[in-house]
Amino acid sequence: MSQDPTPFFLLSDAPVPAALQAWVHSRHSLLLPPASAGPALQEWMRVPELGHCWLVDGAELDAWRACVDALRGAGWLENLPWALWLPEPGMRDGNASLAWEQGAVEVFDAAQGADLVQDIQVLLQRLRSPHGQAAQLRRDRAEQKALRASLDNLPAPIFIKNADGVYTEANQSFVDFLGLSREQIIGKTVYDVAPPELAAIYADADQRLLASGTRQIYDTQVRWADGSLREVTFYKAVFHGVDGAPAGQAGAIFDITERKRMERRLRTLAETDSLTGILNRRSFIEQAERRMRDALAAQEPVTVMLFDLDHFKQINDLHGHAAGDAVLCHISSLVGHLLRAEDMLARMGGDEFAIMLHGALDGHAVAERLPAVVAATPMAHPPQHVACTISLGALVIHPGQHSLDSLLHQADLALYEAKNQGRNRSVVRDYRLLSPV
Ligand SMILES: Nc1nc2c(ncn2[C@@H]2O[C@H](COP(=O)(O)OP(=O)(O)OP(=O)(O)O)[C@@H](O)[C@H]2O)c(=O)[nH]1
Repeated sequence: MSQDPTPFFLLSDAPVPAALQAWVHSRHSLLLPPASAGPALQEWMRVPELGHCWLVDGAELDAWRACVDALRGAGWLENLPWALWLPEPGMRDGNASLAWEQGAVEVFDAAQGADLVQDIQVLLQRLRSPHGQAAQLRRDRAEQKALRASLDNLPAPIFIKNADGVYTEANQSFVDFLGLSREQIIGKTVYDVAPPELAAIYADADQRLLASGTRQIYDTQVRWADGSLREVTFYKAVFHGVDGAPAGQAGAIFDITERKRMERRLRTLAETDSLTGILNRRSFIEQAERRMRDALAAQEPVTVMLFDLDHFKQINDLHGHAAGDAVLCHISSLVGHLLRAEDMLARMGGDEFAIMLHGALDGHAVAERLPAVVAATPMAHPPQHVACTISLGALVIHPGQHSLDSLLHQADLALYEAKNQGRNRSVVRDYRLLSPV
């Protein structure tokens, strides 16, 4: 066996250019058909001077993967810069990206023809240079490995795509997110990893991002490979090549499902009366202001009502505070069922409730009806029933400039008039009559 400092071996059963064959032999290196790769490789691995360049046939992916595994198993890959020769044009991109991923020093293209021999010689010289480019390459590779390990430890899916939208990097979380292997992602585009209709949207967004040369941050929903639908924030940023042109984009996906759930829960808690589950005073005021503005801008009247239980204190005193609570729930549920989904019902505090609904006629009808329905529907409280009545003040508001505050005040006055008139009744006022604008 030769002691040439730079032997290498070439795996190929594709046609090898005659010039390359001659050159391989002149370097006392081997030409190995993939079928014999296993034993031949073992033979070669006994040669301590096995050099700097390893060439394989891109068409024989499985064979060279087996070789890579064997070299890695023997601890050789760490110290052995190697190269990939790609004689199959159709396989070039996929194999090249795999070769780079495995740490290839160079990827040659058979289409280079006669120049190939020269290119390989240049590579071998470079690797043998006194400045130890091979050592530098090893350091670079170690850094790459550390970077990959760090990325893989991050819980957020992270990816890098080149300017053509081809994935060049994907951490473990991104692999898990898509439910594909890294080989099924690297070297592929979004059309290979997402359903066609979504892929087109993503590709379009990528193009716009690249054209803008900036960054995008947006919230959306995505389905994880495990089937769960998650709310996420996408962070994508364009990076530029040495020529200053956009060279690709790096992206990270942050799962914000839990935060959104907490936000919704807090919002519900902040907007809801904890006893009855209906709107509380604060959210009634907020939403009613908005609804009133919209209705009046559309030249539609709205009706605001305030009602409160008659002699509620006696119910508490007679049946206990818990029964009083149950009565408040009973009333809110009873009244809620009499209203339409778009009407608003709120507990303003204590035993006082508010309603807002669109229209004057509906408002009159509901206001007239509520006291009778409540009086006729006592709450079951075994072994007896607890009856109660309400007094209600209602105000029909016509288009004009009114503040909700002053309207609630007017409704309050109407409510107290209902109490003064003997309770269990409604007093309905037409605000236009009270205060023309
Ligand atoms: N059970 C229960 N009682 C409450 C709650 N909030 C307020 N109350 C009671 O509701 C009663 C309200 O009484 P008032 O509105 O002053 O008077 P009323 O007895 O209803 O008499 P009128 O309104 O004049 O008909 C008070 O006794 C409060 O203690 C609550 O959350 N649960």
